Amino acid sequence: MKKKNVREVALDILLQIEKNQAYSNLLLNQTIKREKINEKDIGLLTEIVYGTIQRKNTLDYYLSQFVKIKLKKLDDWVLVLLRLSLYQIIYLDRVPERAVVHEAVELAKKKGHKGISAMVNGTLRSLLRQGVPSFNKIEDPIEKLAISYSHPIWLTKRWIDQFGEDKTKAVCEINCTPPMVTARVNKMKVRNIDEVIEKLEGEGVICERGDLSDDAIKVIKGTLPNTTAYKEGMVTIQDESSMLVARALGAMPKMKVLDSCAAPGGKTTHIAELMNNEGEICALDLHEHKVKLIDEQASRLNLSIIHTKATDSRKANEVFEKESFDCILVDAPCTGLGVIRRKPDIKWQKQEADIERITLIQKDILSAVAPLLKKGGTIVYSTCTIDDLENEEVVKSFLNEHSNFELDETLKERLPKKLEGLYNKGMVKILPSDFNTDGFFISSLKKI
Ligand SMILES: C[S@@+](CC[C@H](N)C(=O)[O-])C[C@H]1O[C@@H](n2cnc3c(N)ncnc32)[C@H](O)[C@@H]1O
Repeated sequence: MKKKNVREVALDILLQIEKNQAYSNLLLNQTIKREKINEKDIGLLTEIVYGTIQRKNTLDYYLSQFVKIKLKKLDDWVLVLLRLSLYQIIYLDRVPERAVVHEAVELAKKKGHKGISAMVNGTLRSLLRQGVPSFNKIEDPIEKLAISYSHPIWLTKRWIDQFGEDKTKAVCEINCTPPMVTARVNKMKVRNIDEVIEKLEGEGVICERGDLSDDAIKVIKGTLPNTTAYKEGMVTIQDESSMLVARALGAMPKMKVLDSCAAPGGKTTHIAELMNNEGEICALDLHEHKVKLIDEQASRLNLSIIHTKATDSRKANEVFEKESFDCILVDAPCTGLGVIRRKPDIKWQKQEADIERITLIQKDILSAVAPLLKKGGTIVYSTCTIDDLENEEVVKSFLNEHSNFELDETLKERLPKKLEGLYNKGMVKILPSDFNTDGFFISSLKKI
């Protein structure tokens, strides 16, 4: 059978995401392996898939000005083909416009009939002739922001209510750009960050120091997992804001730590590094297969103090003794609304009800682990969502029900000075637009 070209593979992936709510990152990785996509094409495929999902709302607005029937009435594959072609025409300089139209028409012929390929040809050519339509026709300001920065209207409205219009615009704008690749340097193996930057350069990976976290390097060019520095455990891929969580916990060597939602182990392994691999970390996660990922990372990094267990943290009090941990991390399951850049399908798949639903689990986990903490110890509650309901409101509700806990304002002392101005007592929220990182929420709760 003839090998599919990049656009056809992109069309298949996007169609599956649209129809089956598949996760873009997982599907993309599986497809790259299965279709044996070569190195050169991986970049283009990734860019087309992520970019088309990111800009879906904007692309549909443009298309609706040229397609004579309602977009909803088009076959799914035709709409997806138009979107991905338009994405390339508008946002990708390196792909010639004519080639995009030609390939779209050929794909339409292959999958449909003459009428469809003529419609695809006509739509794309009209757009090329007349140029991209303006958003001025959209009267409602929230709708205008949502469409021009490609986010759902409900989410845009929710963020405007929570952060104001300027911050919402900045978040939506940065959410449409590709994320940085950053890595955490293992301070147990590397004394000076510049050493590892030099070593990586020798292996063809160009990096520079991170902007926010002292532990971070930014990858400017190259693929980190192929390097010996990575294989030898000198670096771990992690976002800069996510690196702040282990610092916030302040675990010291010889302590006993509980990481209640630990897979795939990014923060567990960071905590172990900061503890100099001395003490004990009990790392839990709901699923056996996910727990294995923590073990793999611990073994790559040579960390022996991490003990994993597949357990529902809501039942952690059946497994561990009361007041037996010095500190506890609850890096809770969340809607992921702070990592839309990495997983753009999140913004189209999540609904307002999902936010409310997940807060019940977040509150249950916090309440279940609270009795396991020693007096004077702290729980760090963190998420990679920026929504108030999953963050400040969960903390507020926890504190209302647990009078033996208070917000720990010493959190500031463990985090970079650059975060000054973002604190709300013992809580800090980082928007993706603040430092070009993932959006994150970190809070510290002290048992008194
Ligand atoms: C945000 S992720 C954790 C990321 C991890 N801390 C890291 O840094 O790599 C949340 C994790 O919580 C797990 N989870 C969800 N519900 C859980 C529960 N009731 N008990 C334990 N783990 C749970 C999920 O499987 C998921 O791996």
